[in-house]
Amino acid sequence: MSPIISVRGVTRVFGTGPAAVAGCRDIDLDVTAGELLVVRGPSGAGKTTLLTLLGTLDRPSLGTIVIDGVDTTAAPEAELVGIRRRLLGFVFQRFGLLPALTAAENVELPLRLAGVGRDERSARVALLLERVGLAEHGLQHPDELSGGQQQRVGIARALAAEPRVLLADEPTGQLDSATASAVMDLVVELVHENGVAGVVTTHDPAFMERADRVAHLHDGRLTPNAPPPVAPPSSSPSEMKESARSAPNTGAVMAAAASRRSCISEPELEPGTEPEPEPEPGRRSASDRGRSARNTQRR
Ligand SMILES: Nc1ncnc2c1ncn2[C@@H]1O[C@H](COP(=O)(O)OP(=O)(O)OP(=O)(O)O)[C@@H](O)[C@H]1O
Repeated sequence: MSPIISVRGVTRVFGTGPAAVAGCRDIDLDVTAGELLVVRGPSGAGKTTLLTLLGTLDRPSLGTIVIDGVDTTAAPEAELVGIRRRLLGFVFQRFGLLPALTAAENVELPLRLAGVGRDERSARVALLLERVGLAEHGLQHPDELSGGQQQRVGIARALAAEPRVLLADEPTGQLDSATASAVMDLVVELVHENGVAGVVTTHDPAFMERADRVAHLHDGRLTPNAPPPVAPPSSSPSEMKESARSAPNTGAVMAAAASRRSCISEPELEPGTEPEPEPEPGRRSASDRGRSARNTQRR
């Protein structure tokens, strides 16, 4: 199957001369439809840089990124807004919902931007809210919803315009472990069901266990033979919560990077030298996928 996302020789260098910093280097990466790729790596490894490039919110210094057959690195800036609306769905660590809008209106917004008619919008919003387990919550505002519910709204919104790619930067970073687990299962299910190419950055080993493939970034490079993720069986929910609280706010970094480059604003719903081979794919079996689906708990 040909990949939806194809990254070749991508390097992003910030600054010039002695102050230059490589956010990511020599990245080669493919993600196919219906596949969930989790990008892991320590703070500063380049996860947000890579996701921001995939989201067309920044351009690489070198290399190409082709999404659904479109070379996004060659597209003029004016086309990128259309590419983002048509091809990409974003999920943010801090949910990124518009507080003045209800859950249903937040989900509806990308459909409005895409020019979808009112009746179809209503029908699709109802289906999406039902799919994420929030059929009864459409009229509530974000501050009336729990963190997990808000992230479900964020996921429904990201999928509203039927994107080819779902990009999520630390989507469970603000959630307690039980809620994070339910949100992870939802992301996995939706990626598989909708046939989108999913790319998720995370520090959470539990998300890595649910991935079809894990890419390990270190110092901006994808490293081969990454060690397997270590599950935290002894972590109590409060420990997990604490670790989520202390996790770096990559969503904010991404949004800040985006706004620094004056590409996009949140209401637009789009969030900032030797090549090494991509890590060996460690695809999960159908039975593993089934287990994830069975474990799903809707809130
Ligand atoms: N706009 C920028 N200007 C200069 N340097 C940057 C910029 N964005 C990222 N960097 C640098 O690029 C490297 C990778 O940063 P990035 O934010 O992508 O890492 P990360 O893996 O997402 O980290 P975290 O998990 O802490 O969010 C870091 O050295 C960072 O300082």
